[in-house]
Amino acid sequence: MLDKFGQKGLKTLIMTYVIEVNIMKTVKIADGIYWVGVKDWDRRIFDSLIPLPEGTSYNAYLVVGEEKMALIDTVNPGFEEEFENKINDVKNIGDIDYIVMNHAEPDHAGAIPYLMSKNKKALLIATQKGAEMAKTYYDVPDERIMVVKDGDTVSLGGKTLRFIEAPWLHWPETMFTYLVEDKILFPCDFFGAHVAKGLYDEEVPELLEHAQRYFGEIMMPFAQMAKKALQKLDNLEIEMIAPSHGPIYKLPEKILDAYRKWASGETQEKVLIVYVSMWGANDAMVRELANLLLAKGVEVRVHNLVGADIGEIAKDLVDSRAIVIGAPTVLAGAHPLAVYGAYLVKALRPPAKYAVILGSYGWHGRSKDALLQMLSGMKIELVGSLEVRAKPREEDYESLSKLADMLTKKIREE
Ligand SMILES: Cc1cc2nc3c(=O)[nH]c(=O)nc-3n(C[C@H](O)[C@H](O)[C@H](O)COP(=O)(O)O)c2cc1C
Repeated sequence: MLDKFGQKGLKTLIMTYVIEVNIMKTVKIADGIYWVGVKDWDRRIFDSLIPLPEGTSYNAYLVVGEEKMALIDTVNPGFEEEFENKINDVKNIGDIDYIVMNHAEPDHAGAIPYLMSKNKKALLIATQKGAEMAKTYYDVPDERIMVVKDGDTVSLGGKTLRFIEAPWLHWPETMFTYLVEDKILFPCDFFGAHVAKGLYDEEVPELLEHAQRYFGEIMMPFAQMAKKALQKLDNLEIEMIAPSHGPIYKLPEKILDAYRKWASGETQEKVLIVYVSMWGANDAMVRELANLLLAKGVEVRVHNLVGADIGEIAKDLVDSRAIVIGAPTVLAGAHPLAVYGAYLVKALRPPAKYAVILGSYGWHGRSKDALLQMLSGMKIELVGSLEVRAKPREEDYESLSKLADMLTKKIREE
């Protein structure tokens, strides 16, 4: 038996070991190019909204030229010292000449004030809009900002940074940085994935699933801008994609192909069902409809909004051709969780073409109309709806069967 002191000692030993294995060291990803990012293994929520079941990483890269040195992006606040140590492992933080801010969101730019307090000479490189944001978010003075436009280059000596404006991915100021000689693209959030493990794509076999989830959460509302950015990339030779979240792609074609598909709104014969039920009516309807669709060979995903992972909903929205929303009437409107779900579905601007609304009520049906109103303005065809009192009856099951037929026909007409 361990005494009190012994237990404490053992705990400290284990903690030290866990901390040590969790802190990944600086990694050289190509000649003169270093990953100096950090892993946030424990983060479980992003933007106070998006669950992160597998944590995330904030990737930053140090590019050392023959004459100058640039840092591409920084890290989330709270990791400044680890970040500084990583940079200092390669070169002195005070010797950095440029800090490239591809995106102003604090998970990539939040360490800028710290960096600039430790380094008195580096210029911050950003787009015009990025410069405004650097001033408002991080109080960066004008004289330390260098504004770049699409196609501008900065030579570090044997290494040339080329800037590619890629606005609205997913903020107005976003841009990509391309390292000409090494053919490496640093696109910040674009092509990102919230997953802490792995430095390279080959280490995370299910990486495209994380990437699809990330696309759904962050990029899908800006699919048109994503398409434009992808067109710009068509003219580039890319040997490696080094995003700001998740592993680096040594095989960029995989993620480029996936993004081309997702950004163009290519969908599958797939139905996403999101619903909530208090006393089983919607639950019964959803089960019936899901079984009917499955029996017809349609891919179905069901998410009960009680405890649903909205990241998974976002992921399924990326390639579902139809959406079904089901909710009971509560206090003369749709159940609040369905209001939340419908709001998210609309805000994420999925490419789905068809919708079905299911609802229930005790004395005066309102959920169906409330949901219809919420989804108005979406480019989506309502294939049908069904609202039942208290519970579905025989005729309602017949209606569900017809709805399943109609929905299947529609999604197969494509
Ligand atoms: C808290 C609460 C509020 C409700 N408010 C309404 C209402 O405003 N109007 C109505 O017609 N039914 C109302 N109902 C009844 C439900 O809509 C009805 O029982 C419905 O069949 C439940 O569907 P479910 O089994 O899928 O939960 C309410 C039920 C609860 C529990």
